[in-house]
Amino acid sequence: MQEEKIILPDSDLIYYRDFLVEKEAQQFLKIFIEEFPWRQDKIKLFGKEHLQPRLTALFADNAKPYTYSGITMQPDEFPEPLLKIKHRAEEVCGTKFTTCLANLYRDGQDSMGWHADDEKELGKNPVIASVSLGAERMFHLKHKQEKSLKHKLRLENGSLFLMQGLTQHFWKHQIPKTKKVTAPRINLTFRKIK
Ligand SMILES: O=C(O)CCC(=O)C(=O)O
Ligand SMILES: [Fe+2]
Repeated sequence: MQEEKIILPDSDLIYYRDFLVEKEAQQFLKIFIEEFPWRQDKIKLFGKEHLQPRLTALFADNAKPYTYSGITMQPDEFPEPLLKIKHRAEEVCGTKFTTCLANLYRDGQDSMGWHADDEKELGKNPVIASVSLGAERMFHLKHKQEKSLKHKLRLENGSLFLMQGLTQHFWKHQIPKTKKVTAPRINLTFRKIK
């Protein structure tokens, strides 16, 4: 598979454009939109409660709860089609994953704010494999200390974006809102929870 290294300081990033065949990725999108147990959690921002601007679902091969942004989620078992993608991601990344956090961006008004995936449960240098299905969205990166360091990339249908090494220590990422996108996107982030 063709791999494209993204060269930024204090990071280890690889983009695999053709991780899934486009048509297959669209089929997975349709199945997952219909069949995943989607939920919309509340988050507290500056003391005020809001609904998260996206839907989420959590899957794991164990029953350990996962807490991120102050939300604790109890995982479901991996459904068969998701296991297929997990195994393929494990082959490409050369590591095993325990957990998949799925995000459904219903359209361009759904988003994810600036954060790093640096929860303790993920271990020191987490390997995060992020598979994109459906509408193409922009992914922004910014360095935590060096404010002039920024990067943007397009996450295409069927792609896998791998973040590992020091990346989560030094960089934050976000999926911004956009008026241009009216179609849904699912992002599958495979993680290893210790
Ligand atoms: O939707 C994406 O590509 C990013 C998702 C993400 O950053 C996360 O789940 O932590
Ligand atoms: Fe993230």
